[in-house]
Amino acid sequence: MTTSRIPGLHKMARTERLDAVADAAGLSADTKAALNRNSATADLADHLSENVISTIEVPLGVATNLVVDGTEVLVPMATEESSVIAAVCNGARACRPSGGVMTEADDPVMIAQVQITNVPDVAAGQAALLAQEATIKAVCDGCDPMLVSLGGGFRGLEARTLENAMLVLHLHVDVRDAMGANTVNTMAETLAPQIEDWTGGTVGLRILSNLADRRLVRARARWSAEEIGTDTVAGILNAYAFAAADPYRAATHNKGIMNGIDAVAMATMNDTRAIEAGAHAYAATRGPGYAPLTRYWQEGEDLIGEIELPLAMGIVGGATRAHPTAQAALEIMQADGADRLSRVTAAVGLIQNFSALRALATEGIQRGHMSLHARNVAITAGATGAQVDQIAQEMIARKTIREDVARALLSEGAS
Ligand SMILES: CC(C)(COP(=O)([O-])OP(=O)([O-])OC[C@H]1O[C@@H](n2cnc3c(N)ncnc32)[C@H](O)[C@@H]1OP(=O)([O-])[O-])[C@@H](O)C(=O)NCCC(=O)NCCSC(=O)C[C@@](C)(O)CC(=O)[O-]
Ligand SMILES: NC(=O)C1=CN([C@@H]2O[C@H](COP(=O)(O)OP(=O)(O)OC[C@H]3O[C@@H](n4cnc5c(N)ncnc54)[C@H](OP(=O)(O)O)[C@@H]3O)[C@@H](O)[C@H]2O)C=CC1
Repeated sequence: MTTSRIPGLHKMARTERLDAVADAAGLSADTKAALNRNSATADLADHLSENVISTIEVPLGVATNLVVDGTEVLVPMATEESSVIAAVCNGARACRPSGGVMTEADDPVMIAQVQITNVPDVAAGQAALLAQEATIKAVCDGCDPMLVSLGGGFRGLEARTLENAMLVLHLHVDVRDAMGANTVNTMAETLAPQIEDWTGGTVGLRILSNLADRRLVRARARWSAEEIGTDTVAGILNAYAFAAADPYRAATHNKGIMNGIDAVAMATMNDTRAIEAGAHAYAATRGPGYAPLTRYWQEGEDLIGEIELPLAMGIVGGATRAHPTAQAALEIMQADGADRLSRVTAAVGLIQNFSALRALATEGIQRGHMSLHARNVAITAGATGAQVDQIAQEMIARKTIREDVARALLSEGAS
C-alpha cells in the first residue's frame, strides 16, 4: 500500500475512483476488471453509499411453503450462508398442515430520544415537558405533514430520569410505512431549542432509539406431533429450555433467528444493523438476563412456537425505494406495507429457529448444513462449473467436507 490518503476520492467518478484505489493497492488488471464487471449496479450503488468502487453480490433466494395469516407468500431472502433458505422452506412445509404462521403487530411507533443535562430541577423539568405535550405534538406533526396525512405522526411522550440526574424525553411517533429513523430524528432536532427553554437544561443527543419496543411483532405456529414426531417435539422443548437458561446458548439461538430476519431485511434493503440492535437489546430486557426471542411449549402432543421482537422495517425511505431489486423483492412477497413486511419477517425468524432446533435436537446441524455448504467448499478449492456439484457430492458421500479433500478430488479428476 503506497498511502491510504487519497484526497478527494469521494469527488471522483466511480471508474476514476476504482483506478485510484487499484493504483494505491497495487491491484492486477484482472482484479480491477472483476471489480468493474457489474458496472450498471455499481453506478446505482454510487448513489447509495460513499467512495463506491464496485458492488458485492449476495445470493438472493426465495423461501417457499410459507402461509402467513392465511395467505400464501414467497419470501425473498438475501444471504451468503448455505442452508438458511432451505431451512425456512423445510420448517414452513412442516407447519403448513396446521395452518402456517399467525401474527400480531403493534402500530409502527418509533421512539426518538432527547438527552437533557444540567437541568436545575429535574422533577420540575420533567413536569414542564409533560405540560408541553400539545405544543410538542404540534411541532412534531408540523415536521412531516405528509406522514400525518397518511395516518401517522406524534402519538405521545415520556419524560424519563436516569440515575445520573439526566433527563430524557421520549417522543413516540407512528411512522407508517417507513423504518422511521430520519423521520423521528428530524422531529427531535427541531424540538431541541424549546426543550432547553422549558427545562432550563442543555440538550445533548437527539436520535431515535433502536430498542423499538413499541413496534413489536409476534408470530406463532403449530407443528403437529404427527408431522414432526414426538421425539422432535421433546427435543425442541429441551433445546428451548437450554436457551432460556443460558445466555451463551441464547446468543446462538438468536443468531439463528437473525439468519432469516436479516436475509429478508437485506433483500428489501432494510437497515439490518437497526434490526439486529433492536432484537438483541430486546432479548436483553426480556428476562432476568439475555433471553431467547422465541419460546416453545406443548399443546396436547403438538409443538407451539412463538417469536416476539421489535421490527423497525419500511417499504419507503432509506434505500428501499431506490433499489430495483428491493422493489422486486416486495413485489414477489406482495407486501403492500411495512406491516405485512414485518409480519412475514417475524414468521421467517420463527420458522428459521424451528428448523435449526429440529436439526440440532435430532441428527445435528452438520448433515443438512454441511451438505449444502459442500458446494462452497468445492468452489473455495478451485472447482468450477459442473465440477462444483461433482466434488460436493463426492465429499458428502465420503462424509468429509473439507477443502483439502476437495483439492485432492480435483487433482484426482485432473490426472
Ligand atoms: C438443510 C435441511 C433443510 C435439509 O432437510 P431435509 O430433511 O434433508 O430435506 P428434504 O430433502 O427432506 O426436503 C424437505 C423440504 O426442505 C426443503 N429443502 C430441502 N433441501 C432444500 C434445498 N437444498 N433448497 C431449498 N429447499 C430445500 C424443501 O422445502 C423440501 O421440500 P420439497 O420442496 O422438496 O417438497 C435441514 O437439514 C435443515 O433445516 N437444517 C437446518 C439448517 C440451518 O438451520 N441452517 C442455518 C445455518 S446454521 C446456523 O447458522 C444457525 C444455528 C444452527 O447455529 C442456530 C442455532 O444454533 O440455533
Ligand atoms: N440508528 C439508526 O437506526 C439510524 C438509521 N438511519 C437510517 O434512516 C433510514 C430510515 O429512515 P426513514 O425515516 O424511514 O427514511 P426516510 O426519511 O428516507 O423516509 C421516511 C419519509 O418517507 C416519506 N413517506 C412517503 N410515504 C410514506 C409512508 N407511506 N409512510 C411513511 N413515510 C412515508 C415521509 O416523508 P415526506 O413527508 O417527506 O414524504 C417520511 O418522513 C435508513 O436508511 C436508516 O439506515 C439514520 C440514522 C440513524
